[in-house]
Amino acid sequence: MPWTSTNRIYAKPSSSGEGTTPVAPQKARAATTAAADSGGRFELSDHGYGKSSVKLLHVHRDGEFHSIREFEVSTELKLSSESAYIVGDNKEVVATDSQKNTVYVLAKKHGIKTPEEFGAVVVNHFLYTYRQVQEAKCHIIEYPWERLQAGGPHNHAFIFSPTATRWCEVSQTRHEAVLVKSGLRGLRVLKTTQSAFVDFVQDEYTTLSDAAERIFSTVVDAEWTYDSMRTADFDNAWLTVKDAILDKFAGPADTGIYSPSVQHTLYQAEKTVLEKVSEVTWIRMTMPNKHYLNIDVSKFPANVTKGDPRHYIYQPIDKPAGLIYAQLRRRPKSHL
Ligand SMILES: O=c1[nH]c(=O)c2[nH]c(=O)[nH]c2[nH]1
Repeated sequence: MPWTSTNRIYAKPSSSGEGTTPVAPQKARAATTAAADSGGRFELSDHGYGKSSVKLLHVHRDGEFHSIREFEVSTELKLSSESAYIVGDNKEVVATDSQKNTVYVLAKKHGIKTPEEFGAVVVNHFLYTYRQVQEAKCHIIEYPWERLQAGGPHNHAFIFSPTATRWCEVSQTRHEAVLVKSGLRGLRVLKTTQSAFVDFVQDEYTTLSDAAERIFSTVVDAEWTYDSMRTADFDNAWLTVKDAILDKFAGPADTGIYSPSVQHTLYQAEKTVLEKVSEVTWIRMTMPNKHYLNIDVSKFPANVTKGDPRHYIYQPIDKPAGLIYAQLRRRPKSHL
């Protein structure tokens, strides 16, 4: 049966059935470890292995009308056995080459509706095909292709539009629900007015003046998780986050929206996401304050700089940048 988000993505696996045979008991693992390290001086405190950046293009041909999505998929497995590390026994190792093949095979078999749902297909496959897999993770980056507009939407041509990169990470531990985290990276924006920063601490360390008017530029990173008991419309959620960030940064086309600080603009965007997408449990955003400094032209002789008063010149500063972040979550419902 083909995978669909509605029938399986958040299905908590039952403790009986395919692939749920109990894993090697702790004692047996400890014995193997002890044999390889007779002094018992060390223990593996973490391990995992997988294939990184398996690139694939998914083309869906619906008659003349074709759709594409391009991805970079990374897989990671954590085995219940430590033998491959401790004693060099590969019996339980699902080769990273096989993990790569699995990504291609599952994409061919199920298609890719959204990266989040495909990630769930991948982690489910590893957990329920190999009983030695204790935990599976799948990280997916999507390349930002958009349908080309040629008077109207083109049937089969696309344009690379790197406004922001979409990614997700799907993970599942045996007998637990699928966890889905999604993200947006590198959304770079700038506005030339409607931004201020005033009334901050003034003391012997302060040289910055109040700015009632300044350039505001940032490169937004955001990540958020979904309530694991509910199925979300992942494409719609991602677009809603992107739109909320742009809306709270830019505001209406003619008047804009006032920003008293990066902090407040960031909070407004996060609040909008939690209001609009009920399946999102929390969202974390980072907004570096990419500084553009006023050039003090008063230092030059007036006759040198005199010209059209509509020209303003700023100095873009690469580093340092202010680093501003916040995570907003829903308060637990009160039982009163
Ligand atoms: O929006 C801002 N928040 C700050 O905390 C800060 N600090 C600073 O130097 N400039 C700014 N701008």
